[in-house]
Amino acid sequence: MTDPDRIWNEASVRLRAEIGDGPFSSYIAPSAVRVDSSGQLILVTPTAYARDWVRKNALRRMNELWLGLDGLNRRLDVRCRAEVGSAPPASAVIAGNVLDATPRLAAFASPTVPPIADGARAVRAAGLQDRLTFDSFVEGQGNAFALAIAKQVASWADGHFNPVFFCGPYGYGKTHLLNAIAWEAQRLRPEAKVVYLTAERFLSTFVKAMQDRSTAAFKESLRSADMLLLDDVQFVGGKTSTQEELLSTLTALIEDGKRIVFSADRAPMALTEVEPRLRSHLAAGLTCPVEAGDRELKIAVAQNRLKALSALGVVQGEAAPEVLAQLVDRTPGSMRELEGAVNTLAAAAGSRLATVSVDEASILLGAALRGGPERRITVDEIQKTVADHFNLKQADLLSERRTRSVARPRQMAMYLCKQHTTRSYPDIGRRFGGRDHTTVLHGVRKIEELMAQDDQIARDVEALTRKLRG
Ligand SMILES: Nc1ncnc2c1ncn2[C@@H]1O[C@H](COP(=O)(O)OP(=O)(O)OP(=O)(O)O)[C@@H](O)[C@H]1O
Repeated sequence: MTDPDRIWNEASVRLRAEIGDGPFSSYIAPSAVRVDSSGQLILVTPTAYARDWVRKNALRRMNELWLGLDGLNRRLDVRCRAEVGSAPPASAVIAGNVLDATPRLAAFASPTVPPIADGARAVRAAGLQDRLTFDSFVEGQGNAFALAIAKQVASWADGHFNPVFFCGPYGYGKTHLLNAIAWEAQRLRPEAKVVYLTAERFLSTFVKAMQDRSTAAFKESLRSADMLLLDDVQFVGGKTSTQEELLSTLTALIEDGKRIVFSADRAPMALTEVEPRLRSHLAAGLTCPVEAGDRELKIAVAQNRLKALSALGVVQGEAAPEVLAQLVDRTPGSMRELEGAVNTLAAAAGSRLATVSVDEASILLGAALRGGPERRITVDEIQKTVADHFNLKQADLLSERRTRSVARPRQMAMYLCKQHTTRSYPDIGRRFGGRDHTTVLHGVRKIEELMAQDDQIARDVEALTRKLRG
């Protein structure tokens, strides 16, 4: 595929599923892709703030998606409208919001999910990623058991545990396994209704269904599933009504002999914000750990990714073993970070991959290999910095006060916690006077939305970020 229009459509659909509707509609939908006179692809954002947001939060992933779809090894850069002059010519522009013309791809954005006759499309509709299959999953120490169980679940084999619960640290393949199960299960039984969704989407769709008084349709759309896969279930913690809904869905599906698969960052019994009754249901089947990969597995994953990019024509040849080893040793973090570094190397080396030396790889990878974790920022530090910035007391941020002068800084502090710490929404809620995680989710989305529209908010967040980074 080389047509930027089609690539952008495809990449944006996936990006929307990954980053969520809020950030997507604030930053990506109002932007447009343009090809400049030298053939460079540029995403043009409406404001400088949106440009910085995209650069920090989405550009790398957009380039990964683009690389996977484009046969021409092109990279996407991002500029704001003021930098590129007036609106780009229509013929060269692919508007981000053309996506609105493809609502079927956002099945769970609507509480009244229509029954989808075509099974394969039903899976696709729920935001699965094409490349996350069993074929692209590398087996190694730490994930072999999980992989074997995942394959059993996907085969619809009788007599197995239900639900199956995959747990483990962030970025080591839980979502990959759930996607792979969904694809394989659907391939084996095209007529079955396989439903995959993230718990965050479950939650937001359910809340919207309650507001629209359309919970019956929502329930029906879930209860008619033959297999339900719910990713990142830790996010349902906190909200009682959502947990009750999940519990009754779970019970109904199990009673009907339907398959259920969950993933979370912890084992079910460690999900302390989940109500005990739901927790024990989650733990009633099989809990299956997906552990952090060792060096050998990481090297194999990097190799595998380069092979996939080679099949797409993005690179030619194989990287030298010492280049791969250096890439793995100097990329801190999970497989996710590793994949980012591999993509950067692939994009920079292209057809010269086989001849790249260790020194050259270091230069090509630049910032990606600079390594070393950033200074850790704590929730407490964020609360103190934000309170200080707005002449408030830290206790005000934790209090029940709802006046705008306190509520907005509180939301900003929550947003900064999500950006700069690895804490989950329920965790952040607890640190803000025991608030529910949906309040945190709402606060974070509100700030994201406001930053794209209100320069003062954007400047405050920027100033606070600078202070926190020191
Ligand atoms: N064993 C593996 N083989 C191939 N790719 C892998 C493997 N483990 C992880 N990856 C890749 O690493 C990236 C992160 O994995 P994934 O999104 O599945 O992590 P996760 O455990 O679900 O993280 P989170 O808890 O944040 O949702 C994905 O692109 C995935 O394809």
